[in-house]
Amino acid sequence: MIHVTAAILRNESNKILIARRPPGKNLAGYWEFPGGKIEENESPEESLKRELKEEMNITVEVGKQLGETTHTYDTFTVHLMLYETALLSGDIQLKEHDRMAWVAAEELLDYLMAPADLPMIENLINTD
Ligand SMILES: Nc1nc2c([nH]c(=O)n2[C@H]2C[C@H](O)[C@@H](COP(=O)(O)OP(=O)(O)OP(=O)(O)O)O2)c(=O)[nH]1
Ligand SMILES: [Mg+2]
Repeated sequence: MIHVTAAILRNESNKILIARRPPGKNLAGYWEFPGGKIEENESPEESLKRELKEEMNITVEVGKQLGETTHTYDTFTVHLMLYETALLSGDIQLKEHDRMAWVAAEELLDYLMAPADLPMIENLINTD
């Protein structure tokens, strides 16, 4: 089981940032909320802050948890925790994805989102 944090980062139009996993990674071609695996001795909040710096070169503040889910893929199980975040500084640079998009909650399902995310997306749509 891997523990993963992921960010809901909204722009001034209330659109949500998603990014596409590049060729060569597992789940290549799937869109996701930026984030990654929690490392040893790291809180979820610290992990997410670190991941957004590494993956997008931005500094964020991590707010409240918006949901969590557990999903079993063919070869691993992921425990995914979604957090509200706010941009503190930086311009987004894609370091580990091949595309990004700002998307309204109700349009997230038009993208090929990682299967683990689908229950949380339903929640986002219903609470938006
Ligand atoms: N970040 C993120 N990962 C997700 C989402 N949905 C989902 O199934 N995952 C899966 C994909 C990966 O198998 C795993 C996250 O691992 P990752 O590859 O992003 O890990 P990482 O950023 O620490 O990168 P790496 O150093 O392991 O390459 O969780 C999501 O919405 N966001
Ligand atoms: Mg990642």
